[in-house]
Amino acid sequence: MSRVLVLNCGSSSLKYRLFDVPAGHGWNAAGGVVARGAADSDPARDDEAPAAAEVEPVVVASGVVERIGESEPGAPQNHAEALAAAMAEISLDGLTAVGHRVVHGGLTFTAPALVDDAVLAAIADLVPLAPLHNPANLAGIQVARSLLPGVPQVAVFDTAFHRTLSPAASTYAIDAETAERYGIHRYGFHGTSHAIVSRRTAALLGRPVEEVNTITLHLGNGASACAVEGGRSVGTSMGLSPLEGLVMGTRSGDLDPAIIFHLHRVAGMPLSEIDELLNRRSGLVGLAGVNDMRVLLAKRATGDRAAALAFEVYCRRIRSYVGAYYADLGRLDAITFTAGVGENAPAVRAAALAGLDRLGIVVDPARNEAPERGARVISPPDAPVAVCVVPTDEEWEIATQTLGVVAA
Ligand SMILES: Nc1ncnc2c1ncn2[C@@H]1O[C@H](COP(=O)(O)OP(=O)(O)O)[C@@H](O)[C@H]1O
Ligand SMILES: CC(=O)OP(=O)(O)O
Ligand SMILES: [Mg+2]
Repeated sequence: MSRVLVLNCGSSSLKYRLFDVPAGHGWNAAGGVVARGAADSDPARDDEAPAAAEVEPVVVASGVVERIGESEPGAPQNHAEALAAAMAEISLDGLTAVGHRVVHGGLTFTAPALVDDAVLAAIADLVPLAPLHNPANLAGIQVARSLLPGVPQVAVFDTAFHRTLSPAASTYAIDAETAERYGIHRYGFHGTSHAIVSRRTAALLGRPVEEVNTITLHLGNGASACAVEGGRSVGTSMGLSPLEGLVMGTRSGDLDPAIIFHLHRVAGMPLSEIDELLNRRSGLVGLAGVNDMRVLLAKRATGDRAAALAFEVYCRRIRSYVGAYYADLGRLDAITFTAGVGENAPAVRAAALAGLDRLGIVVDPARNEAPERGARVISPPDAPVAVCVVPTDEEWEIATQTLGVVAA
């Protein structure tokens, strides 16, 4: 039995999970969650609340705390405090390792890495490529290192799964020398999620992952699509940074780069403001004033036109990527929805794939709307493409990858 603490430090949240992993575990095994908790920016969310049967025994679930830095007196003000509070609550006896989600691994990291000073420096070097994410990830590693001296720390990168992209898929069509000098490249993100979800999709269909072509749609606060050919990422919608691709809670996703020049020249916006606009005030929040899909759907149901348009833009973007990746893959076996929106919003799943029946892509309304939670198929039994919902488990994937490094 190994005990692994997994930390996912986001820009405004800290999530942790403690797993007991039996010897000889397989990636498809359910994680033995001993404890979990979150400090998050959104007090309304409850999707991290453990299902009672899943958590055995519950040592602690510290629950949801309001925004780090804006919370009630006594609540954690930063990652160091949040982590110290979490660690004070849980039993870390016999801890084998700590696994950290690190969003940007650049081209440096093609696999998870045992943290040492050189790895920390390399992660810090990548901050300019992921200014929203890597600083928080780094803070988490530094705090865990100082609180748990002697316990191996492993960095697991969102980008690593996408290092199988071909040059044609990862190259931006700009001046080659400039791109080379400044690391302009499609790195891709959410790799641990696309990896575990594509494998679990193959398992759900009862087929070896090597034989299955899947489009995985990770729709959370951040959102990305991935074309997975036989278990390998061959295309993904996020690029140099997690800003490209699908419409997200607060990020624009794809846009004409000339919009940036236009805002700078004509509106006189400094680049820092455009950066903030596209990363934090765009996407659903920019179009309809809310970043939470639950709230957006509720507003849309009351006839709110901005919410209706935001929903259409969001779903249309997904459909366009499905079409593009279907063309890239040539043969498509499955489309899988995952993460907060993908797992819980049947309206999004139905609208995103509407009108694709000529491509063999059909969502069965009753299956789609059934209040199930586990991995499931929501297309009709005889459909050429299996449309699936598969809960993601980035933390479990990080735990197993972490053990892989420590055991090696
Ligand atoms: N029942 C639900 N219906 C629609 N959307 C939901 C539901 N539950 C969660 N969500 C959406 O999922 C989003 C968070 O997804 P999640 O994968 O947990 O995000 P993160 O990227 O922070 O890990 C929330 O912003 C919310 O919009
Ligand atoms: C990379 C990324 O977008 O991560 P998140 O979905 O956690 O914001
Ligand atoms: Mg996420």
